[in-house]
Amino acid sequence: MDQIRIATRGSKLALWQAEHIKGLLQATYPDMKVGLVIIKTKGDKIQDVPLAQVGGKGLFVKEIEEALLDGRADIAVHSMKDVPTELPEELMLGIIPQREACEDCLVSMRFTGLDELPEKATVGTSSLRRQAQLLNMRPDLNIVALRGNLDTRLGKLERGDFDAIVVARAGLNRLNLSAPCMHTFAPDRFLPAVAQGALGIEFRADRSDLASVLAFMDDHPTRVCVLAERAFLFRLEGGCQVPIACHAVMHGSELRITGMVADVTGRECILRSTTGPVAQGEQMGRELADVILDAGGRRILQELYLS
Ligand SMILES: NCc1[nH]cc(CCC(=O)O)c1CC(=O)O
Repeated sequence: MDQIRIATRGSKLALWQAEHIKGLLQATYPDMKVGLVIIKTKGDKIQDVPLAQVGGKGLFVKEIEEALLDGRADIAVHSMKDVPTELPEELMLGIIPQREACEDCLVSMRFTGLDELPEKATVGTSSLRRQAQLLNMRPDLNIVALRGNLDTRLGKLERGDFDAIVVARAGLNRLNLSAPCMHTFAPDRFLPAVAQGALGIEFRADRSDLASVLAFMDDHPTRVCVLAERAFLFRLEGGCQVPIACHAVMHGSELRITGMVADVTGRECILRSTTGPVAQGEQMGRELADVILDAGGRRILQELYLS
């Protein structure tokens, strides 16, 4: 193989991620030509409408996948968090590189943590998962919608629209963004989204040539954790607009998975954990989802889908 075309969105974060993979490829195969194919998705064009109204699940991914299916590109680099649990049959997430930072981060111009925020402080996030966990710990907070790219969100914080915002630590790290106060939540105190901080490389299932060329980038522990988290989400049929969280950690031959379903007010957060052998990760993810459904998660999700 002498060239690889990488399909990516045009946002700074997406471009960083695609360039990162391009760099890894070129370091390993100095003679290979690696190019980026930038796709402008509907989700990038519509920034001010709630995601659920413009098509919700997989909004950023579908148009990238079309470029793989019609041969405009060979591989796509995604934030795994944004990739729906069901893929088109012809495609696969063939490579999952090492996850860097999975955590969420409270970012503020003045306040160093959640406990330091004043009564009724305004916190920006459009994630129902973040909203539920924030309100669970601090029911007084005023949660305000905040969409857009990471630098746009930080710009609004700097402008004084919010006392704090919550964003993914991985995004801040990748774009080298910072603010005066940044508190990174421990994942067991503030549960990340499924696959947060992980990248996924998608390509056509019939491209075994790509699978072997890219194999050096695959990270087994990350793959185990991300697949278990996605199995949890799949069982809950969760889109990106549902307060669902899951985080898995591998310790030797053991996997520990923690999952959560919450209501949007944060009054009810149903949190459960399980531990078992690495080889059963996906089954454990599904079973953990069932435990949470039976413990009240089913009722919460039904109420949410009806509203
Ligand atoms: N929802 C958008 C999105 N998709 C991936 C990341 C961050 C990087 C990652 O989690 O891999 C973000 C930003 C955020 O959640 O603050």
